[in-house]
Amino acid sequence: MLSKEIQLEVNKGAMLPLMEEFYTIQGEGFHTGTAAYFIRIGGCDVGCHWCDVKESWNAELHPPTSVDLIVNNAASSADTVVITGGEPLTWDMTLLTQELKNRNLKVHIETSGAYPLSGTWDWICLSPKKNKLPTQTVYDNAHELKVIIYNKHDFIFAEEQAELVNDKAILFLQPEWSKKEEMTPLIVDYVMNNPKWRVSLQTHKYLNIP
Ligand SMILES: C[S@@+](CC[C@H](N)C(=O)[O-])C[C@H]1O[C@@H](n2cnc3c(N)ncnc32)[C@H](O)[C@@H]1O
Ligand SMILES: Nc1nc2[nH]cc(C(=O)O)c2c(=O)[nH]1
Ligand code: SF4
Ligand SMILES: [Mg+2]
Repeated sequence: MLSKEIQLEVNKGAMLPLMEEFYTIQGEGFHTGTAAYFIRIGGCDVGCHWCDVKESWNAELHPPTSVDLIVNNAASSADTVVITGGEPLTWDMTLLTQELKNRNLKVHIETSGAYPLSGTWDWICLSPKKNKLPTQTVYDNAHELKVIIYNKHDFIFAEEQAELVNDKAILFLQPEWSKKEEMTPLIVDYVMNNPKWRVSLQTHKYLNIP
């Protein structure tokens, strides 16, 4: 249990459960191949059975860390920061993103959209999940829609989600990692037949980087 004082700071978004931070190459989606400092915030109740960071789910395992400290670490390494998790929109992102913007950093988010949008973002990557669908504010503001393909039904889900997202969003299909041998050829065919979609791969896993 957190003390009352720390819980209040977390509620304000002045402290956040920090799981890890690392400077790497964005592996997925529109900004694939570009350097970015990743900040992974713990806490997620969406429960994707194939999630590749299940250790992030329980926020209590990750120490509440002040936004000032998180921002200082980020500002010394990079010009673009990616906030991920866990599900970052579990928390109020207002203060974190304001402070990162004050340091002239570009601020991106990886989100399922399961909670309403908070914070100021240069790029919003929405990766919707069937078990907890995105909120309207995230559909309206997403710059990219990245749907994970685990089975054939996910192509239908992808089309449904494309109807709901704003019409400027760039559309990606990304194979679920454990099903990539089976699903990647289907994605390739699908994109050739439906060229409004693009292929996204988890390239950092091929590069053996975080
Ligand atoms: C770990 S999630 C964290 C951010 C947020 N909770 C979300 O789901 O967007 C980061 C990205 O990894 C994707 N992802 C997670 N597990 C994956 C897997 N096994 N294969 C492919 N993509 C995966 C998610 O869909 C999301 O786009
Ligand atoms: N290199 C790299 N790129 C990523 N893009 C999205 C990631 C995430 O876990 O949110 C991720 C990640 O974990 N590593
Ligand atoms: S929403 Fe993101 S962090 Fe949460 S379980 Fe799904 S993939 Fe993992
Ligand atoms: Mg990842």
